Amino acid sequence: MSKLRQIFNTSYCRYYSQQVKKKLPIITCKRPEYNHYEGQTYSKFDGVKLASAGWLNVKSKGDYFTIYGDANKKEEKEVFKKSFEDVGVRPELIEVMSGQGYNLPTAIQAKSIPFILEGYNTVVTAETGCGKTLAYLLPIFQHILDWKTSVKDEFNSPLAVIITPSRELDAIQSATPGTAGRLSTDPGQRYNAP
Ligand SMILES: Nc1ncnc2c1ncn2[C@@H]1O[C@H](COP(=O)(O)OP(=O)(O)OP(=O)(O)O)[C@@H](O)[C@H]1O
Repeated sequence: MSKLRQIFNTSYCRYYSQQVKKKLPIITCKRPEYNHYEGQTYSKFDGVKLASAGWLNVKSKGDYFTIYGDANKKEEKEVFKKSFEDVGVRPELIEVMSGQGYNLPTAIQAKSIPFILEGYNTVVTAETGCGKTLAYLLPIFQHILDWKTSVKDEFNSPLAVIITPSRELDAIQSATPGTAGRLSTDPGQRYNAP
C-alpha cells in the first residue's frame, strides 16, 4: 500500500471515529462509513448508503450492522412526561381536553405546541395517528382566544385557514376539533374556538 493511501486511510478512520463520538448512532456497521446517526442528512443524488447493499458479493461474508431502535428513547420519555400546562396550553383548553379524555399531550404535541404558540413557522412530521392534528389545532385555538381579548371589534374575516391536500384529510381535520372547539358548518371550514 502506498504511503499516500496509508495517510488517506488514517485520516478517513479518524474522521469516522470522530463522527461516532459526536453523534448518537442509529445504525452502526462493521465498516463505519455505512453508520447512520441521529439528525444525519443525505444527499438526494447519492441516496442512503446501506451496508447490506453489497451483501450479494461473496466478500461481504461476516459483514454486519446493528440497529439501535431505542436511540431516541431517553428524549421521548422526557417529552412524554410533559403535561398540557407544561407546554403552555391555557387552562380553559386543558379543561376541554381532559373532558374528552385527553389528559397528556402526545410526544409530537409536546414538541410542537410550544414552538407554534411562540409564533414560529413550524413543519410537523411524524407517523400517522400520533396526534399531529391537535398539535397544530390547539395552538391555533389558543392564538384565537388571545387575539379575541385584545381586539375590540368583531372579526369579519377567517382567523385561521387550514389547507388539506385531499377531501379525506379534510374530513379528519374537521372531526378532530370537535374535541376542543365547535366546528361551523361553513364550507370554508371555519373553526370557532370555544
Ligand atoms: N393528547 C392526546 N391524547 C389522547 N388521544 C389523542 C391525543 N391527541 C390526539 N389523540 C387522538 O389520536 C388519534 C390520532 O390523532 P390524529 O388524527 O391527530 O393523528 P395524526 O398524526 O394527525 O394522523 P394522520 O397522519 O393520519 O393525519 C385521534 O383519534 C385523536 O383524537
